[in-house]
Amino acid sequence: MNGEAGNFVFSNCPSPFIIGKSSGFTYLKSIQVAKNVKLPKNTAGCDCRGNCVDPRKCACAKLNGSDFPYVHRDGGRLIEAKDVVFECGPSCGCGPSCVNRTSQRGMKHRLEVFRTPKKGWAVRSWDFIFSGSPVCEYVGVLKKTEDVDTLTGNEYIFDIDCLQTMRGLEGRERRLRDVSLPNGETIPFEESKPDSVPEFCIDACRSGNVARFINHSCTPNLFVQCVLSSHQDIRLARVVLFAADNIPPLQELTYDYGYVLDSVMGPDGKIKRVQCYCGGADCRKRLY
Ligand SMILES: C[S@@+](CC[C@H](N)C(=O)[O-])C[C@H]1O[C@@H](n2cnc3c(N)ncnc32)[C@H](O)[C@@H]1O
Repeated sequence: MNGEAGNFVFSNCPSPFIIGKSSGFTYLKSIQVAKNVKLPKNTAGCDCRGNCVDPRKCACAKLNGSDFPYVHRDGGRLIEAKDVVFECGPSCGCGPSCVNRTSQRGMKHRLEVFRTPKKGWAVRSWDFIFSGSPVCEYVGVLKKTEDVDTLTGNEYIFDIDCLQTMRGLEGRERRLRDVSLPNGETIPFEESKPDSVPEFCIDACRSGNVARFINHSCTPNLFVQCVLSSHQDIRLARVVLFAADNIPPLQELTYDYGYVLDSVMGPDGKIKRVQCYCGGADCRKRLY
């Protein structure tokens, strides 16, 4: 990379392509939790058996507005982007094939990491992806944001900011209203302004999965969906990327990183600017 790839520079993150123990990179199937982060206890689930079918009876469906967020078609598709999707979890009575566990069944598309001329590595699928299908979870080490060293150029940090994700839906589904949580608590929209730094993040620098290679686009074909399955703390939600459209094989997979322009500072305290090479007709020209 080093200049050759536009504005993409090597960070201190190890290369996952060096095979062997010394590579310093670990492939993960599920999220790892840093020692000083405590996940909330599993919340009580639904008492359905087998598959959840009746949204009036299923306690998890009730959290989703008394409906199931997914349909069974094509291996499970999310009907529409939501503030948060409440899936069935470890305390639920239903089984693994329950439609309300759609994002928990692992990756079902054959994803390939490939090289781009200006953006470093990127990801595409060999298989057709139906709109609403889960593509992959952003996996890495769940950390406190304050514990992340931002000076080493780590480009694989995903801030868990479900409130911002809800707001950032912009054209797709902007919600200028208070955000309701299942415990009856309401977060006023004003309080959920993007200026506050999210408390937790997922660091995929040294351990992660293919999601760390997915680039930004101003006209993305994936979207970020916050998912809760074992607890109801949105600060620690799972981050799952879903298809925003039908995606033909070999089209690059991208999502909107959602940076507010001029919001990223370099180690010198000056605003950092990075050019966007997504190539979209409505490109904002800068990543941040
Ligand atoms: C999470 S990584 C994505 C994978 C990365 N391309 C790689 O080679 O590992 C994020 C970094 O990729 C680059 N990148 C992602 N999307 C880009 C875009 N639309 N234009 C320019 N660079 C991009 C930027 O350097 C960004 O900091």
